[in-house]
Amino acid sequence: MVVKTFEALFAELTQRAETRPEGSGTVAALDAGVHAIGKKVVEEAAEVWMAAEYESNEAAAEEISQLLYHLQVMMIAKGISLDDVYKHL
Ligand SMILES: N=c1c2ncn([C@@H]3O[C@H](COP(=O)(O)OP(=O)(O)OP(=O)(O)O)[C@@H](O)[C@H]3O)c2ncn1[C@@H]1O[C@H](COP(=O)(O)O)[C@@H](O)[C@H]1O
Repeated sequence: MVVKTFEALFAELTQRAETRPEGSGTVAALDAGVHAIGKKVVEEAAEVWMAAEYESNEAAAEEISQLLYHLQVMMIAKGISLDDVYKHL
């Protein structure tokens, strides 16, 4: 199994935004805008919380991956780079 890293996903999503392939959920999310993306971030964050409290670690890990995806979509929508975020870590 090839494991996708945070950086590799960001590069993939950045390319989706540039090439805008047919059927891309990322392109649809970017077109929906920051307000809609923000709602997905909050929704996925709540799902992380609920899964961590009441479900398995595997379920929580899946919700965390979805939250990271939506955070990356927000970064791309706003033109925020990985380094812009990393400098605050
Ligand atoms: N990793 C992800 C990823 N994680 C979460 N999601 C999206 O987030 C949603 C979260 O699922 P939920 O079931 O929690 O939410 P939902 O409310 O049922 O779903 P929606 O009604 O919002 O679609 C999924 O339906 C996807 O739309 C993702 N969408 C895409 N990716 C990856 O991003 C890359 C680009 O994807 P495309 O832009 O679609 O080509 C690919 O490598 C994908 O694997």
